[in-house]
Amino acid sequence: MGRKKKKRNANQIGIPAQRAERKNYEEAERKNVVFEKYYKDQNIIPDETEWKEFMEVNTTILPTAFRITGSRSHAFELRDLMKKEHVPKLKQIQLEIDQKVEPIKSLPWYPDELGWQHSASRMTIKKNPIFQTFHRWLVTETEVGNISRQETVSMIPPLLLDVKPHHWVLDMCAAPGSKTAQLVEAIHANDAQEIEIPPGIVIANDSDSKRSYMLVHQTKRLRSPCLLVTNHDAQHFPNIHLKEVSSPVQFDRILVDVPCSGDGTMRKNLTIWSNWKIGNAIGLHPTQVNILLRGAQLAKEGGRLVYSTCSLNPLENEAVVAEVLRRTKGNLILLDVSDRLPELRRAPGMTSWKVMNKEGEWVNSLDDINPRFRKKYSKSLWMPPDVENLNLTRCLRIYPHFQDTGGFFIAVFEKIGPIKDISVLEDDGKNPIAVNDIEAIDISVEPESITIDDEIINKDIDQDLDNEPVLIKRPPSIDHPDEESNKRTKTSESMPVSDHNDKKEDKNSRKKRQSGEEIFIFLEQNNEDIPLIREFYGLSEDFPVDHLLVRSENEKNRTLYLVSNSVKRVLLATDVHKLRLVNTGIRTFTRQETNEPVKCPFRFNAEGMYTIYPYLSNKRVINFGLKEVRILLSEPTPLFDRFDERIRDKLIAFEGGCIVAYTDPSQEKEAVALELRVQSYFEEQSKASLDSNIQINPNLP
Ligand SMILES: C[S@@+](CC[C@H](N)C(=O)[O-])C[C@H]1O[C@@H](n2cnc3c(N)ncnc32)[C@H](O)[C@@H]1O
Repeated sequence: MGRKKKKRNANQIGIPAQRAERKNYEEAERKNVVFEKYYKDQNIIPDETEWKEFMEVNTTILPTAFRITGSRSHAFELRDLMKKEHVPKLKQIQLEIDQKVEPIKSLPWYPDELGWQHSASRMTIKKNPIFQTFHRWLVTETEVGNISRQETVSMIPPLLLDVKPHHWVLDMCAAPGSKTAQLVEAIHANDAQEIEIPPGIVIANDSDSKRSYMLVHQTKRLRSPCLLVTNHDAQHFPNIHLKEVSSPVQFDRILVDVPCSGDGTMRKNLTIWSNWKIGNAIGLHPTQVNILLRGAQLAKEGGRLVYSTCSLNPLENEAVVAEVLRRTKGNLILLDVSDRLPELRRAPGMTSWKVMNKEGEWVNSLDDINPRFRKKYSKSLWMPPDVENLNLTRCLRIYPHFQDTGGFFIAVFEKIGPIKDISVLEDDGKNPIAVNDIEAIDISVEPESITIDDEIINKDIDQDLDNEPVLIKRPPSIDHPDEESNKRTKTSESMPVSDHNDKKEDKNSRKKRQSGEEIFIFLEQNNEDIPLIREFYGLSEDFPVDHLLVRSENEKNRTLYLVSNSVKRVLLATDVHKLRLVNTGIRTFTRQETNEPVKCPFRFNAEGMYTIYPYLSNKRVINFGLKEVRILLSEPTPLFDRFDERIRDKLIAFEGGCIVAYTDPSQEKEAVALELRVQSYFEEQSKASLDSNIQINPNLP
C-alpha cells in the first residue's frame, strides 16, 4: 500500500520550520529574559566577561561543520585534496570579503584533520563562485557518503566512546544518525588492512518510527553489513538472548544521546529563544534517567557508556548523572577523560545547582513544591547531599564561545560491577521519579544532520519517507513493550527471522510486512543460487555465503543481502521476536530479469561492492585506466571498439554479465579528482536504478 504525500506541519522533523527560520534569520529576536536569568543565577559561567561573551556568541550564526568519513580508504586523499585545492582559495577569498570571519579550518582536536568548520555566511556562499564550487563539492561528497555534515560538538561523544572494530555497540537514541555514522565508521576502521567483515556490530535504535526510517536513510550511505536499526523506547530496550548463550547480550559500548530541551542549539534552532521554559528540562529529566539506567544495565562490566545532551541545563545533565550514580550503587563510575582530545576546550561539570519551579521561583526541595503539582517533579532534580563525592567535575561542558560551536554536555562512564536486575535500580521510595510531564517534548533534533542544509538532500529524505512502504508496526504502547512483544509472539505463527529457506507464498510475506514484522531469511547452505554466483564471479571460499539472506518469502530470491556474523547472531537470537527490526543488511546480488539465457542470473549491487570486492578473484574484474574511465563518463553505452586493443580483447573474452572495473588513481596524474567524479557517477547510477548502470555494448559497428 503506497503512502500518500502528506502535508507536514512546521514542527515535524524540523525541515519546513528550518526553512522558515532561514528566511527570518536576520529579523528573529534572540532574547529570552527567563533563559538569561536562569543560567546567570545557576552561575554556569561565573566570570562576568566570559558570561557576556557566551551570551553574545549565542546570538550569532553557527558555523558549518563536516567530517571526512574515516572508514574509506581514500579519506586521507580527500582531506589532502581539500587542503591543496579548496582551502587556500577559500582562505584567500574570505580574507578579501570579511577579515572578521574566521576562515575555514580543520578542528584541532579531531583525529587526522578529518573534522572541519567554516563560518562563511549563506550570502557569501551564494554570491561567490569559489564558495559555490566548494559548496557543490560538499553536497556531492555528502551524497555519496564521503563527507558527513554534522555539528562540531555532536562529533565529540562518539570519539569519547572509543569504539573498536570488535565492539558490540548500542546507540540508544540514534536518529537521525549523525553519531551512528561515526560509530559505524569506527567499526570499519581497519577495513583497509583486513579482508574479513569486522566482528563488531552497531545496533542503532530510536523510539520514533518515522525518525528510525530517517536513520536508515542516513546510514545506508555507509554500506555496512554490521549495522542493525531498531525501533524501541530505549527505557525498555529488550534483552537479546543469543543462541547457546545463557545471559543476555551486554554491550561493550553504549551511546546514550538522550532527547533533551536542546538549548545548546539555539544558534541554529531559533525557536528555542522564544520557546525556552524550565518545564522542558523538568519534564525530560525522568526519561533521561531511565534511559541511562537501562543503558547501564545493558553494558558489559568493563564496558563504557557516554551520556550526552545538547542542553546546558544541569537538571538534564549533572542531576541525571548524579541520580544514575546513586541508583547503580558504585557499579558505574565517571571516567576522567581530561587527557582525551586535549585541544578541545571544555569546562568541568557543575557540583552545585538549583531548581526553579515552573512558576519561575527557586525552590529548595521537593517538599517546597505545591503538593498538587509535586508528582511532576523528581526528587533527583535537586542536588544530592554527597554531590562532592561523585566526581561530577569529570563531566564535560562545552560552551558556544569556547570554539565557536553549539553547547553540549558529555559524561563518560565505565561499568565496574554488575547491575543485575531492575529492582536494584528501582526507586526505594525515598526519591520519587516524576511521571513524564506533558511539557517534556524533545526539541533536541539535530537539524543539520537531516537537512544538510541543501534542498537536494531534503528532497531525498522527503522522497524516501514518501516512497518507502510502511512495513514497521508502530507500537500501540511504548510504555509496555513486553505486553506488545507477547502479543506478537502469540499472533505470529512463524518467526520473522529464520535460518530455513521455508518457501511460503509471497502473500504471506506481504501479510507479515503489513503487520509490522520484517522478514529476514538466511539462505540454506544447499541453496541452488549460491554455487552459480560463486563460480561465475570467482568468489573465494572465505566469502561468508551463510550470511546471505533474503527479505521475502518468495520462491525466487530477488535480492541477496549480506550481514556480518554478529548481526546474524542477533537475527537468530532466541527472543528476536521481541526486537522491532527496522533494517539491516547490504544489498549484494540482485536477480536480473532477462529473456536471454544467462549463466548467472545475479548481478552485483553497488551497495555491497566494498564488502565483496576483497573476496573476488580476477575472473570478473578488469583494470581501467583514466582513458577508459573518460569514455565511460562521456558515453552511456560505448561500443567495444571504443577501447584500446588490450582492454577490448579482455572485454570480449568475458562471458555476458556483470563485471567490476577498477582504476588505480595512484598510477595516474589528476586521478584523485577524476576518481571522485567516477565514484559519484556510479553512485548516482546505482541510486537511480540498477538497470541504468553503465553497459558496454558488445555489438561492433
Ligand atoms: C538528540 S536526538 C538524537 C540525535 C542522534 N543521536 C544523532 O546524533 O543524530 C534524540 C533522539 O531520541 C529519540 N527518543 C526520544 N525519546 C526516546 C526514547 N524514549 N527512546 C529512544 N529514543 C528516544 C528522538 O526520537 C530523537 O531522535
